[in-house]
Amino acid sequence: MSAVLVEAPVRKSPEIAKADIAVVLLGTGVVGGAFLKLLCTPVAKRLHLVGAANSRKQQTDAAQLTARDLRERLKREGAARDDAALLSALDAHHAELKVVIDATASGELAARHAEWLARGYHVVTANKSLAGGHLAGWRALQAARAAGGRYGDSATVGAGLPVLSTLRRLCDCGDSLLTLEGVFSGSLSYLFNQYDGSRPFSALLRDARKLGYTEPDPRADLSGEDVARKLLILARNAGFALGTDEVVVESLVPEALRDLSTEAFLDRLEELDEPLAALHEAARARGQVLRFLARLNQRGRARVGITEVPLTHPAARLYGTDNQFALTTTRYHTQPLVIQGPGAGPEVTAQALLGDVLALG
Ligand SMILES: NC(=O)C1=CN([C@@H]2O[C@H](COP(=O)(O)OP(=O)(O)OC[C@H]3O[C@@H](n4cnc5c(N)ncnc54)[C@H](OP(=O)(O)O)[C@@H]3O)[C@@H](O)[C@H]2O)C=CC1
Ligand SMILES: N[C@@H](CC=O)C(=O)O
Repeated sequence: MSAVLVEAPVRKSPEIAKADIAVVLLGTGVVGGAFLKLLCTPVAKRLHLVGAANSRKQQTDAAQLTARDLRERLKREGAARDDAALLSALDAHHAELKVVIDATASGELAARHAEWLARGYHVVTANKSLAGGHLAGWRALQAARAAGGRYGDSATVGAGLPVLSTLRRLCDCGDSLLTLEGVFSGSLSYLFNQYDGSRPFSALLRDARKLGYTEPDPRADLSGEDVARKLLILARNAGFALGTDEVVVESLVPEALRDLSTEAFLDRLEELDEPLAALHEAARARGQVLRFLARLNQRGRARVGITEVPLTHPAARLYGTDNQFALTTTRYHTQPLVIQGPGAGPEVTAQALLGDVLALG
């Protein structure tokens, strides 16, 4: 029997017209760039881009904002960075919902999320620095949310895999997280799923960077910092008030490469090769493979780092950028609830941002 192609079911729009949404986009890199592409698709027709910025320039001119080469233009023209002017552009728009989208890795911008929420803007973010940073920032964020601010954070864990939404739903039903374990980094998953010693680790890292999987500075991935942030976001959402100093983090970045500029670090990636080859060889000799795992135990002890696992371990059977989140809860206690799938990349992450924006109303 031959396969029959069917058309996607037509979703009936509800009677009530959905609200227009005015949007400011901070960050036009890998994720921000993919989001700009999604803005041109029919599902985004009620979104109105009123401002966009990179680290140095910004644009609020309507004609410029619709230019296909907006990202390139922003690199050479536009006004100097000024958050106040971007917020004014949101204020001036007729849309009922006004959203700041943070597609940067800037700690400085993340530190403003709670203030923006308190001022009545919604925030949708791929930036994990606030929710996964210092506990004081997390608490300020919870206070702003409790006061009515809506915070779209799906992209911060698993690049939009339904992890945070699932965890919150379980908790809303009175379930409690007991333990959490898995592979929370798309780039480290990509690296260790492929690394068999035949190509230098540094070459694979260069590939991961080109594909848009790594953080702007890949040391944020290799140091375990990005994984620790995701672990903190999940743990805090489940009620564990963990501080950043309560996660044991095992870094893969040698001492000599820790204090360099990003550019200087990228020039010296080959220095990662020898230590990683030695770890790989030692694991191989024991019939094991390397995986960068995150773990939270029942007593709230958290650790992220490189671990040797047997070939039968669930984390040994991942592909590409797969993330894996195994949640043991009061009700999922015999077998964990496992969420798995691609955990990095421009399209999936931008889609997570779009989904959070559309969910605002
Ligand atoms: N890549 C991925 O797969 C995923 C990424 N994320 C998160 O998304 C965020 C962005 O990642 P990615 O797109 O890969 O990174 P990129 O380095 O590609 O892009 C970062 C962008 O942020 C801009 N930027 C930095 N500081 C500021 C600032 N103060 N104001 C405005 N813009 C600023 C940069 O400007 P300039 O161009 O001038 O440097 C650049 O355009 C990170 O927080 C990351 O953790 C989350 C899930 C998955
Ligand atoms: N650099 C991150 C991107 C998503 O958060 C990762 O590798 O997982």
